[in-house]
Parts: sequence; structure tokens; C-alpha cells
Amino acid sequence: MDHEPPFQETYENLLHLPYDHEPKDENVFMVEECDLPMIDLSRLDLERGKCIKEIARAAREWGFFQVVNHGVSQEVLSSLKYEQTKVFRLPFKKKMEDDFLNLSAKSYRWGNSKATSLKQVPWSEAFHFSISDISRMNGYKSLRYPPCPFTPEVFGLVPHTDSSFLTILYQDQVGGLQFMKDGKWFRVKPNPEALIVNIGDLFQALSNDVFKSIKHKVVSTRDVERFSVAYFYCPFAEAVIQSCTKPALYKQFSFGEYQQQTQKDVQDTGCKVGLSRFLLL
Ligand SMILES: O=C(O)CCC(=O)C(=O)O
Ligand SMILES: [Fe+2]
Repeated sequence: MDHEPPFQETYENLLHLPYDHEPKDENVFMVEECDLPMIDLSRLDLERGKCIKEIARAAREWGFFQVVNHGVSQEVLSSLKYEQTKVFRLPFKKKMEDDFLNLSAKSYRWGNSKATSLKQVPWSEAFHFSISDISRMNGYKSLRYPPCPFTPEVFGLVPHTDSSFLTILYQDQVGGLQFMKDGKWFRVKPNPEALIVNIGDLFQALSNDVFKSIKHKVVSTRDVERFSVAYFYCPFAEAVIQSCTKPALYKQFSFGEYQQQTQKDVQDTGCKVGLSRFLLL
């Protein structure tokens, strides 16, 4: 098991503190499972208008939906899973090396070194890549959630919204992704053929809250590890995000500013504050 990050040793002190977020008696395993709206993207050829309307509706009403016939073959998805498993199986010490696989420093992250309470500790490890091209600063993240003896009090990934414009996610069959709808958490039923799409903060600000960046989290299991990959569709750092209708709910800001503010909040408080920082009122 030399591939496992030393979660238990590192968070020994926090594990002794009383949990302060989920009431102990609430059966968090009873969270309802839910089939997200399913969009068949092959319909973009013959019924384009109808399909676009369905996408817009799912994005508006759910903020989360799944797509099939997306053009990424099962072979590509399986080899992605195979390759990520292979990399995560390498010794923890190796993954921590600055020049690991020629990746830039700090590409490999685990837990949360700024956490002051267990609710801020994600029991997961991830490789972050930034795929910059001339017009965007897209991000790609390969994630592994080790079995967690302290679930559900300790999260695989703490509740958050994505800072992206749009996120595309591929998860394995273990399950554990949950999102919030009408004040309640729902489990997303894994579907091997589907990619999950969710609206990010930038889309929410740009659409002046027509589309919502929905809070989501990952609840790990006690005995099975889980893998996922996430692609964050983002603009260039200088891109200005401005609400497209009036009266605007948010101040105008650049994506770079948004990222800086988010990072600062995580540094200072252990968690992301997000779009509410940029509200006009
Ligand atoms: O692993 C998952 O299912 C979710 C990942 C996620 O929400 C994120 O990386 O922002
Ligand atoms: Fe996310």
C-alpha cells in the first residue's frame, strides 16, 4: 500500500475533534439516487433545434445532466481508466516528486494542507493538468478516491461548485457523486456510457443566474476505491466575465481575478467562497 497518501497520520489531530457538519443520527447513506436528464447527442444531427432546447432546459432546471453518443469511444474511456489506475498505483513518494512524469510542480495534490477541520479534508488524490491553448486555460483532473474508513463524515471531495465555465466528468461504476437540488442531496447513478456535464460558476455569472453552478460532492465508500476524470472548460485568464442581462447580479471580473480570489479564500479559510464574492448587492 505504499501508493496511499498518508491521510490517517496527517489528519490524526483533526480525526479526534468532534465532527461539526453532518448530524450523526442523519442516515446519509439513505440519500436518494437520481437519474439525471439524459441527452442523446447524436440527435444534434437530425433534430438539432429540439436537442439544443433539451440541453438548455436540463442546464436551467438541473445544472447537471448526462450525455450519450458524445463521440468519445468506450475504448478511449477504458484506456483512460487503465492509465490513471497505473499512475495512482505508483509509490506515494514518487507521485510527490516535483518532476514526476515531467509534470509541473504541484500537479499532484491530495487532502488539504490548509484544513482546520475534517469537513475541509477531501479524502482523495488528484493530478491537475492545465491544457492552455491560445484562447483558453482549460483544466483536466485525474482523481482517485481511496476507500475511506471515516465516510460519510469525511468527504471524498468536499461540497463545492466548479470555477469553470462548464465541466465534463467521467466516473467509474462505483458511484459516490452527489449534487444538491432543492436543498436536498441526490446520488448520481453511474452510467458507463455517459459523460456528466455540469454548469460552472463562470456560466452562472455570465447568464446572470439563469444557469446555476450546482453544489456537488463525492461520498466515498469504506471498502472500494473510485476513479473519475474531470475536464474543466475555461476561458483565458484575461477573459472578462460580465452578466449578459441587466440588472447585472455580479460585478464584472476576469477569470484570472476569480481564480486568485478563490485561491486566496482557500489559503485563508480552508474553503472556497465562490461567486458570492462578486455579487453587486
Ligand atoms: O469525482 C467526481 O465525481 C467529481 C469531481 C469534481 O467534482 C471536481 O473535480 O470538481
Ligand atoms: Fe466539481
